[in-house]
Formats: sequence, structure tokens, C-alpha cells
Amino acid sequence: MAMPDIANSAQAQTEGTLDRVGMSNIELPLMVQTDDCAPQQVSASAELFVNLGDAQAKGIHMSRLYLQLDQLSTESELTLETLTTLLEGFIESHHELSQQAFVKFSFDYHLRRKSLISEKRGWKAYPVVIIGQLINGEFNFELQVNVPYSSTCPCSAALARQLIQDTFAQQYAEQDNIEKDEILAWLGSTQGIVATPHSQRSVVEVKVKLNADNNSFPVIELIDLIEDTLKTPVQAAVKREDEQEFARLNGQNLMFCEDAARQLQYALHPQVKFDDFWLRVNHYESLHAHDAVSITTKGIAGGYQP
Ligand SMILES: Nc1nc2c(ncn2[C@@H]2O[C@H](COP(=O)(O)OP(=O)(O)OP(=O)(O)O)[C@@H](O)[C@H]2O)c(=O)[nH]1
Repeated sequence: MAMPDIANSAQAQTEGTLDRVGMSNIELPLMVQTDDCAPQQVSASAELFVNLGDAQAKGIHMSRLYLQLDQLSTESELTLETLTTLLEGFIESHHELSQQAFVKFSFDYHLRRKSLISEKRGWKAYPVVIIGQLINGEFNFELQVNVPYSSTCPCSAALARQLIQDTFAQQYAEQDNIEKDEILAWLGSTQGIVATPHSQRSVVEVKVKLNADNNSFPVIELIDLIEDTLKTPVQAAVKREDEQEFARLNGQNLMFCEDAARQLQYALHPQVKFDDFWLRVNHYESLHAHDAVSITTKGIAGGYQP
């Protein structure tokens, strides 16, 4: 006996078109190929949608979307090319119902990162989101990465320096001529750093719109650009020489959340591969129980700009 096929045969009780219909929270292993690197296996979460453009149709065909994703996961790898094919497949398999397709993959991308000085290496996991859309024949690809780093407060550094100066002045109030060796020893004592500026783990969330100049997802390229700009990315494998270099880099790159956002804005603007960008800098303050946040975009009309 033929099975009932509600999606095909039934009519909608209440008619109307819908912007997005599909599935969310699909957990799956995926080989992802980015930059010019070998594919890497990730544990991804996917969202798949098409629009329902037929006001009378009961529903879309969920299984057709799911099975095309499953084929990508088991027989292929995620690249710009296969994502393009997937989006085309969603429209083809819903040709009488849909003109728009949307796919979102979220996963952690693991990278081996080199220590600052010691040449050791360790893993870092970067949250990545890849979004593909096909809207009335036009493709749109977006890449998001979250990059953690350390930020040291410039105001706190200046206040700490003043306390160090005050302590030095009090210590040597009675002495006009101080020996260089004595100053050097004082600088190396706990009094020489009587106050320390606060610093905090911080995370920048960056979204970029990819244009046709990209022939792969520039995940590592974008992460490197962000880390090279901020100069204080969090470290994986750390020996003492690495920790000392990290302390130096923090001291030489003091930043408010505004400084971090402006530096990244400056670095992202000339990147011709990105038609638009949006970024949100989060400084998870150690001075406050709340966060310091700054947000900016490339400023494209009709783009990410609020
Ligand atoms: N459209 C829709 N389907 C749902 C929903 N929840 C579960 N499903 C199920 O998704 C299953 C797959 O739907 P289809 O893709 O139409 O399956 P099918 O008719 O076997 O596949 P085709 O022959 O390719 O149309 C059905 O059993 C639906 O009941 C929902 O909210 N909307």
C-alpha cells in the first residue's frame, strides 16, 4: 500500500509563504578544506533552510535537504565548490517550492600554533561559522571566526607606573646620588613592581563577506590577520621564555576595546577578498564584573552596517 505523502499531496490549512523552513542542530562529522591546507575533520552543527514560496503547498521536503548534506559529509568535503553545489541542489530538489537556500555550519577548527620563542607547538581551537546562501540565483558566502587574545588596560598601566614612581621616590627620598646597581636591584625587587595593570582574556568575533576573489575559505588567513594585528593572541605551549615574551608583548600593546576594534578595522579595510566585515571586540574585564565591548563594520550601505 502506498504511504501517505503529506508534503506532496496535502494543501496548507492556512495559506502563506515562509522565509525559511528546514532543520537546525544537525550534528555531523565533516571534512573541511580551507586556505591551501589539507582537509581537516571537524564535528559540525548544521542548519539547512529553503524558503517556502508556494502559499498553498503543505511543506518542504526535509529529507531531500538532509540527504544531500549527508552525501557531502560521507562522500566529499566542505569547500566553496561543494557548498555551491549543495545550495544549487537544495533549489533543484525544491524547484516548484523554493527560490532561496541557506546553509550554516558551525565547528571548532583546530590549528597547531607555534610558541613565541621556544619553538614548541600546541593546539588551539577556533570557533568557525560558514554560511552559504543562494537567493534568486545569487550566491552569498560568509565566514565567521572567534579569536581569543589578551588585552592589558592602558589606563591601569599608567596608574601602576605612577605608584611605582611614588614608591621609588619615597624609598630614596633621603638619597641624592643613587648607584646604578642599587637602582637595578630595586627594579628587580617586588617594590619595583608594586602595582600591576589588569589584563584580561578577550575575544574578537569577526564576520566577513567573501567575494569571487576567494577560491577557498580563508579561515587561517583571517585568523592570522587578526592575531598579527592584535599581537597578543592566547598561547598554547608555554615555556618561561614564551611567558616572558608574552608579558613584553602585552606591555608593548596596551589596549582599550576601542583600540583593538580600530586596529582590526584598519587591517580589514584594505582586504580585497572581503566585500564587507563586522566585528565585535569583547574584553572580559578583570577590573569589572561586566564586559567592555566595541563593534564596527566596513560601513557598506545595505551591508552589515546597523
Ligand atoms: N515539511 C515538514 N516535514 C517534517 C516536519 N517534521 C517532520 N517532517 C518529516 O520529514 C519527513 C521527510 O519528508 P519528505 O522529504 O517529504 O519525505 P519523502 O516524501 O519520503 O521524500 P520525497 O519522496 O523526496 O518527497 C516526513 O516524514 C515528514 O513528516 C515539518 O515540520 N515539516
